[in-house]
Amino acid sequence: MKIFSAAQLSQADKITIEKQDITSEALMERAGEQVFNWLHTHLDGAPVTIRIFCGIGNNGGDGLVIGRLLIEHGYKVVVYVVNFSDKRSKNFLLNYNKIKNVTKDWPILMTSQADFPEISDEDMIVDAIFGIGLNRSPEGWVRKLIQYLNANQAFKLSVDIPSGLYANLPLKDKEAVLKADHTLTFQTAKLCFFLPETAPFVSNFNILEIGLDLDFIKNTEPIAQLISKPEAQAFYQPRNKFDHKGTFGHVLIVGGSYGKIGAAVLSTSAAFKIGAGMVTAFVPECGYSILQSTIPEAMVITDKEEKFISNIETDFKPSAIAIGMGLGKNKATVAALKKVLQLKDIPFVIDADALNIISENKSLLDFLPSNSILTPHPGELKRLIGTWKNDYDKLKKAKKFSEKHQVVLIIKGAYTITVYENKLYINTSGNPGMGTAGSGDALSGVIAGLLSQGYDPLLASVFGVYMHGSAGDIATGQLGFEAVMAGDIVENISEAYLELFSREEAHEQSQ
Ligand SMILES: NC(=O)C1=CN([C@@H]2O[C@H](COP(=O)(O)OP(=O)(O)OC[C@H]3O[C@@H](n4cnc5c(N)ncnc54)[C@H](O)[C@@H]3O)[C@@H](O)[C@H]2O)[C@@H](O)CC1
Ligand SMILES: [K+]
Repeated sequence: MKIFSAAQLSQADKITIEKQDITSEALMERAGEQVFNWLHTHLDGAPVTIRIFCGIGNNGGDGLVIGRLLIEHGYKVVVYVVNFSDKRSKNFLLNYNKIKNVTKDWPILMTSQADFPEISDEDMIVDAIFGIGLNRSPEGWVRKLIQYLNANQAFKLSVDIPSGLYANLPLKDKEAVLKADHTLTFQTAKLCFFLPETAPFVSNFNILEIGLDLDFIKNTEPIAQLISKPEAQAFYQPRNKFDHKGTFGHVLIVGGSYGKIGAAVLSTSAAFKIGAGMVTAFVPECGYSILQSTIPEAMVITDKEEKFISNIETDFKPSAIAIGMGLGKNKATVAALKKVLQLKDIPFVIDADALNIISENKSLLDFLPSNSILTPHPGELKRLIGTWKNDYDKLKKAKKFSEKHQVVLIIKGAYTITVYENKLYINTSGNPGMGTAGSGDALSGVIAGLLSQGYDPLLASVFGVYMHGSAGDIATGQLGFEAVMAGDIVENISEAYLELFSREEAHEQSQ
């Protein structure tokens, strides 16, 4: 699914109005109706007091539509106008009059802190103060109102976006954002929903279709792509009857050092589970029996050194190499990394200590084969691209890095973001149970296993991240967040594949 900027969305609104020959008021009615339907389905007539706080722009206009529809359906509703300015939008005013026709009374006008209402913990707050038209941080009594609502225990539902957040610009005042319990957003999710500094204000969200122009959606380059199950299904490359293990390639996992051989074990088994034909682990001498006894399917080559890797040589040409997991940073290992990066025509996944070595020896960046995949967590990323002022600055720097070095950058996190040149792919699978040692090693193995099966580097990254997250979701479903270990993620890669297929069958059946 595409993620559009605030500017693109308002352009989509205009084009929709023109092409569908409807008024902007009708589009607002559609949006408000969608929120009402969601609420009506969930509340099912419950006698809860719903307090709707409306700004004076179109987000406020949505709030007025929602209020009117709820009142017409017998809900107990109190509508407030957060009257921070006299510049009310046209559609706000139209709906302001319409709601009065229903209630026979004007909504409650708020103009200062003195107007803050008593709110009970059992009430529901609908936040329609600011939408994606926010152009500066809320100030004065409106900022205080947001804090007042945040301090309240009542359930908070934000319309389109939590008030105070910009759809795709950095947040300036963290104290002036409504902390929603749920957000109902129109047509597409907003970029701020997925970034670490702003996502906590959004909590859960649903996307409500409001029928924006399909041609615009189809033909407009988005600011990011959201990767969920339908996208992952489309990425999957089916096998053919006459394929054999040679078709699925031979992965070389290079990693492990004394005390960290498990990292190589996890990557190796993940590469197998995602479907590599053969996997060879290149480890220090001390890893030999560990690998052979834990993964009998794997082949093992050992370095001449007992505890670290000093020279990587194989008697075959790997179809993909993942390097860095548990590798350590011995001086000899640095030289070995430099040498192996000079191998031609082999796709690389570069992880963990290999990334740290590169950060400490920036000249190695020149040796990165183009289209290599780098998988840093935030700490490793900082060492690689420098510090950032905010999430957007981070993405800007990551794009620049990807373009300059011609690499795929996978920024690991709650919503892992794959950066390729100036494009962003935001993953939606995965959960906090995956914050466990070795989880990243599993990801490197997964991506290398996909590369070896012929997925191109971008696809292997985006699909691999999704599958890794999906396996983690299944593991968490079985074990609970706390008990998940990286091995459980690897174990459930098979389930992740099956789930992808089962959805596909269900989809076919429903057609
Ligand atoms: N344009 C359309 O046709 C549709 C718009 N929709 C709604 O419209 C919203 C966008 O509406 P608007 O563009 O009117 O903007 P908003 O309703 O987000 O409101 C902001 C209004 O307040 C002013 N403002 C911005 N920041 C401020 C601040 N910090 N302090 C005081 N005033 C501030 C702005 O000038 C603007 O008038 C969307 O989020 C969505 O909820 C939906 O009704 C769907 C259709
Ligand atoms: K809002």
